[in-house]
Amino acid sequence: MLAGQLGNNGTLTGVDIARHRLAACRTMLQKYGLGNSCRLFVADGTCFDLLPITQRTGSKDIMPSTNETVSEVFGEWCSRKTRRQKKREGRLQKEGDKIELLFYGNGSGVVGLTKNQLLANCSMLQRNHSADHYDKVLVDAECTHDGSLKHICKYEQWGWETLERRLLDPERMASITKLQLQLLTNGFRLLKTGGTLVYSTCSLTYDQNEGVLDKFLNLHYNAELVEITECNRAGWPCEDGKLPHTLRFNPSRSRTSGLFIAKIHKCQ
Ligand SMILES: C[S@@+](CC[C@H](N)C(=O)[O-])C[C@H]1O[C@@H](n2cnc3c(N)ncnc32)[C@H](O)[C@@H]1O
Repeated sequence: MLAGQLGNNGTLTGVDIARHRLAACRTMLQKYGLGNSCRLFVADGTCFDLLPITQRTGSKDIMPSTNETVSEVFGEWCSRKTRRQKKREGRLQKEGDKIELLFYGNGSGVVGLTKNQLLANCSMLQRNHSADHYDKVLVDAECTHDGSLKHICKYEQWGWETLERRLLDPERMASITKLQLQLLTNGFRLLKTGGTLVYSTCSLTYDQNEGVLDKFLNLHYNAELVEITECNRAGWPCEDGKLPHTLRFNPSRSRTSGLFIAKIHKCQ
């Protein structure tokens, strides 16, 4: 599916704050031979601001910094690293850096750039050239996982009071919905005009889904919920959410892990 979406020229950028989650993702990309045009960053999705690398933001437009040397150019990524490579990567990844490049394929646009060149396109985001933003963004947000029966079963071992603390505590709920709104807002900022964003969670609570979207839509006049046409075409086993065009997968009726999805179009 990913390969089909990327076609010949597309690239994919993955972001997660947890290194181990991205490392698992890297393993999957490599297992299915999909890594060539992908790059993965350990970073905070609420403020991540690297644009995709395109012809326009490639090495022609980004000036190398004068104190960078040829040895600081990203070479071909490989899992087994020599001591020299590790040392070089240590130099590239300085203490306190907020963004760590965990993986990049040969066709991801990273090879041949220096780190400064790679990071330079953040400033372009500020200048708001919408055409250079992402065509599609998926915000698969952190949530309480209450729709996932497999996850709920883990509380047999963890203790049901842990479920109460994690799921029913108002402070925890407020902080998670705040995080979801921030992830959604930043994902939308990175999206080009005319592009689409999918917001999903594996929670079935109103607050983490329609509640977050409601707040988001009130703040973004240029965001519009749109129909997920694949649903009718493929006969997905889901039900309507409480906002137009949103979908809910009830675990018992759909025989899937519980899921909420919404598709948002970025208008002019
Ligand atoms: C539902 S999971 C996404 C799973 C992912 N789509 C996958 O298939 O592996 C939510 C993810 O959000 C990540 N996360 C939590 N807070 C974050 C933040 N501030 N920035 C980026 N990622 C964050 C968590 O580490 C977790 O992996």
